[in-house]
Amino acid sequence: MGHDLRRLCPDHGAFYEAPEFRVESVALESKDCLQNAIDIGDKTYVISRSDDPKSSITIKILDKLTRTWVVPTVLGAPPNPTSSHSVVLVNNEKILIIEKGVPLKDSIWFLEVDTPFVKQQSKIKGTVVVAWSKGVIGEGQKPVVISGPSGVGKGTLIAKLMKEYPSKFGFSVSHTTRAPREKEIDGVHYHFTERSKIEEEISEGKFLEFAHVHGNVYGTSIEAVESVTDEGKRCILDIDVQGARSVRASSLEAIFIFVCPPSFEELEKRLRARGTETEEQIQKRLRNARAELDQSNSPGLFDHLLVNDDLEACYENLKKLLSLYDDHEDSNDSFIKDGKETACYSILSKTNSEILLQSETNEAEKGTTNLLSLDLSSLSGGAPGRTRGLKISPVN
Ligand SMILES: Nc1ncnc2c1ncn2[C@@H]1O[C@H](COP(=O)(O)OP(=O)(O)OP(=O)(O)O)[C@@H](O)[C@H]1O
Ligand SMILES: Nc1nc2c(ncn2[C@@H]2O[C@H](COP(=O)(O)O)[C@@H](O)[C@H]2O)c(=O)[nH]1
Repeated sequence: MGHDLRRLCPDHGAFYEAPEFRVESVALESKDCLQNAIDIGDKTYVISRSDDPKSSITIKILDKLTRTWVVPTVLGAPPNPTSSHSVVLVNNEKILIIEKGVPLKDSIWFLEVDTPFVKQQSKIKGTVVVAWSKGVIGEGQKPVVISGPSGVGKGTLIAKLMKEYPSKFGFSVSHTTRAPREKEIDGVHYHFTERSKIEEEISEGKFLEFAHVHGNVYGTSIEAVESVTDEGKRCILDIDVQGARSVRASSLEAIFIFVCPPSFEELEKRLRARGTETEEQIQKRLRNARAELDQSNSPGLFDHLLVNDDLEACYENLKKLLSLYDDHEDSNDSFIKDGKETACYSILSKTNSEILLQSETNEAEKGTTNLLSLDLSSLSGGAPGRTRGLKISPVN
């Protein structure tokens, strides 16, 4: 099939008519750019990269009915620049991209073009939206959301957990517009930021959730959660009830724990004894605490309630709860998970839920396999976070 690149690529000049694609993905190479075109209904998604190793992927959409090009709003972090990739359409709603020349575990990406998240974001923004999501082999461990009124002891419990299991748990460092307290370190306890900056980043889709809490904006960036998960640690989020609700409604599967005080009087005592807030701020936090305690029983919101009366007893209960959710690794995937060697696989064939990848290098020499099966039947999550549940296995 002959494709006139000048017709397709807006960078190459004028176009006269929409190209007709009869296959799902067409790779088009010119001297200075690699492009793939994927047809979905009336639209052709053109994924391009130049051969400058520092430049990243660009996306353009051709509306075949109106014969016009649309440059979409692209949400999420794209793959790091590489020289080439291989693409295929999955379920008419996302494009799978296999990056070449990076470790296999970092090579699997999805460009969501018609998922519920993308549709919702398009409505909010009033523009055409596409979104990147990195593919993750296996499920990873579910993040843990810890909520509860200010002063109940969430931070104290989390600090104990981090101290005892530094390589198992990682803290999601939130952004906040509130001023730092005396011993708080930027980037460790919070990312301290300006209201205009966080609002801009929220509108760019960089946040998993955000809320106005006690007169300030607080939010969890997607990066805050995913950087912990990428290190192979279980992510702990310390967020208010509004934030917990937003995460519940998102594509991130997590465990939700609400920490209660033994009494309201004890909560007030702890908040005052901490000595970090003015009287006015204490009053505001106590008012909000009543509302948060009321919501702790909202159906389907929290999986567990923990009472923090005696600190050591509560900490032991928290540890017991978390061990309930100790995930076991899928041994089938382990040969790939930790590999640092770069891989060069291209897409060989596709069925509804399985994709065959073929190595472009001689894997037999390295003692690995030339053919891999990528099983997409149990995908979970997706933009704005990672797409989990990929299974990968050698084909004998
Ligand atoms: N079980 C407990 N008994 C007595 N004091 C406690 C207990 N747990 C925590 N504290 C103390 O209560 C105060 C508030 O705890 P912490 O700062 O951990 O609360 P928090 O829930 O993280 O609050 P915020 O939401 O405002 O960040 C601290 O001074 C802490 O040492
Ligand atoms: N929705 C979110 N709430 C958050 C986040 N980070 C912290 N919090 C909650 O704010 C209050 C106050 O915290 P403080 O440090 O000022 O005492 C507390 O309930 C936290 O759980 C966030 O990213 N999102």
